[in-house]
Amino acid sequence: MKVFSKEQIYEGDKVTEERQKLPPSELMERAGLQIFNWMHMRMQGAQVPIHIFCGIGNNGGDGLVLARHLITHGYNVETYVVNCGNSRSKDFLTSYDKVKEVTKKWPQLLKCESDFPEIHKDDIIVDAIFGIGLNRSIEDWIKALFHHFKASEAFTLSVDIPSGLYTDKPVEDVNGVVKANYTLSFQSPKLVFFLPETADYTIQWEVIDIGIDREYLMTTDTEVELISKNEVLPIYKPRTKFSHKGDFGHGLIIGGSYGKIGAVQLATRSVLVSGAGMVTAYVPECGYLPLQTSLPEAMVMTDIDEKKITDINFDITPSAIGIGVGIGTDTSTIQAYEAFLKSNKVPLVIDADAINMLSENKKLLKLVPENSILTPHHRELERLIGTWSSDFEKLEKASTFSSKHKVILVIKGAHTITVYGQKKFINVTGNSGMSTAGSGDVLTGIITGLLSQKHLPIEAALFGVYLHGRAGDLAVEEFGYQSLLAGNIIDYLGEAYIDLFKQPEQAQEEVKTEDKA
Ligand SMILES: NC(=O)C1=CN([C@@H]2O[C@H](COP(=O)(O)OP(=O)(O)OC[C@H]3O[C@@H](n4cnc5c(N)ncnc54)[C@H](O)[C@@H]3O)[C@@H](O)[C@H]2O)[C@@H](O)CC1
Ligand SMILES: Nc1ncnc2c1ncn2[C@@H]1O[C@H](COP(=O)(O)OP(=O)(O)O)[C@@H](O)[C@H]1O
Ligand SMILES: [K+]
Repeated sequence: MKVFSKEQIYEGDKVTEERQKLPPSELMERAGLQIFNWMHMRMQGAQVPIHIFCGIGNNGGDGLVLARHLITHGYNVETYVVNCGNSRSKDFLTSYDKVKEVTKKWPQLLKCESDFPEIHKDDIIVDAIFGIGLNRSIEDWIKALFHHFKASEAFTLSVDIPSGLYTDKPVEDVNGVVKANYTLSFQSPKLVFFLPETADYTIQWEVIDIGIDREYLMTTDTEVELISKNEVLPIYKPRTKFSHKGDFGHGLIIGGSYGKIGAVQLATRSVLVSGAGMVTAYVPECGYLPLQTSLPEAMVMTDIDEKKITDINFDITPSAIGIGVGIGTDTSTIQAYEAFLKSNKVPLVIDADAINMLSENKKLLKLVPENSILTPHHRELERLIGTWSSDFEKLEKASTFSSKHKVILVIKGAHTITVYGQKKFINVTGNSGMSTAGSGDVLTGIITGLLSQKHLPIEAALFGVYLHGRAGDLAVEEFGYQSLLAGNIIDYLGEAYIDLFKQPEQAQEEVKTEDKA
């Protein structure tokens, strides 16, 4: 699913109004009506007090349309206009006049703290104060209003975006943003729903279709995309009856050091389970026995050194290589890595200390083959691209790095973001049960396995991240958040593949509530 920028959303409105020859404020009417339908379906006329707080722009206008429908359907509604400025938008004023047609109870004007209404815990708050048009800092009395919402503990439904969030800049003051239980977002989820610093401002979100011009939506390219089942299905390669293991490539995992052979076991097993025809693990001598014993399907080659990688020298022709899990940063390992990079031509998946070695020896970056996939977690990324002051700066720096070095960056996290030049792909699968030792090694193995099956590098990265998270989601149902082990993700990889064809995707909705176990 595309994630449109603020500018693209405004453009989409304009194009839609022109092409569909819409009367003024028709889109606002659709937006307000859709929110009404959403609430009406759930509330079925229940007389819970609903407090609708409207700003003075189009977000506020949406709130007023909603108020009108709720009032005409006999709901218990109080409407407020948060007087945050003088320039009311044209459509806001139209909606305002229409409210007056259906009730004598005009919206109350709020100008300062003493105007705030009492809100009971069991009431409902609708936040239609600021939408994507937020363009300056929020005044203190409005922050106090947001605090008043929070203190009430009432269910808070945000219209389009929690008020106070910018679509393209970091939050200025954490007290200046509404904490929503649910956000109904028009046409496209907003990037901020997925970034670590801002995702928490809404517990759940859902996209509402307001009939923006289809052609515009289809043909407009976005920098950001959500990757869910619909997006990865076309990447799946069915097998033919007469296929043989040679068709699915030979993956090679290079890594391990004394005490960290398990990382190689996890990655190597994942290569096979993701579908590669063959796999070899290249490990220090001490890894030979454990690997041969625990993973009979794998072949094993060893370094001359007992405890670490000192010379990467193999006589096979792998179709893809994953390097770095458990490898360490010993001087002799760095030398071996450099020599390997100088001779290697095969696409790489680079993880863990193989990323750290690049960060510490930037000249090695020139030796990394084009379109290699680097899979850093937060700390590894920081060492690689430097620190950042916000999630937006992080993404910008990652894009610059990806373009400059022609590599794919898989930034791991709750929402893993794959950065490929200016493009950013946000993964929607995965859960906090996966915050456990070795789950990154599994990802490295899966992506290496997909690469060896001749997927394009960007496809291998996106599909691998999706499958890894989906396998984690299926595994957590059996093991629970606390007890899930990285190995369980591998065990559920087959289910994740089968699940691709099992059920239709949950309708553009995300449940972020963790710890349901
Ligand atoms: N395609 C869509 O997504 C549609 C979106 N609509 C709504 O329109 C909204 C955008 O409307 P607008 O562009 O009018 O913007 P907003 O309604 O988000 O707010 C902008 C208004 O608030 C003022 N303002 C901004 N920051 C402020 C601050 N810190 N303190 C005080 N005042 C501030 C602005 O000067 C302007 O008057 C969307 O978020 C959505 O709710 C719908 O009405 C129609 C279709
Ligand atoms: N809260 C979470 N939600 C979703 N996925 C997560 C979460 N925590 C971790 N993961 C995933 O688990 C993996 C952890 O990788 P990493 O930090 O490298 O672990 P390790 O080094 O132990 O193997 C990543 O793919 C990450 O996206
Ligand atoms: K809002």
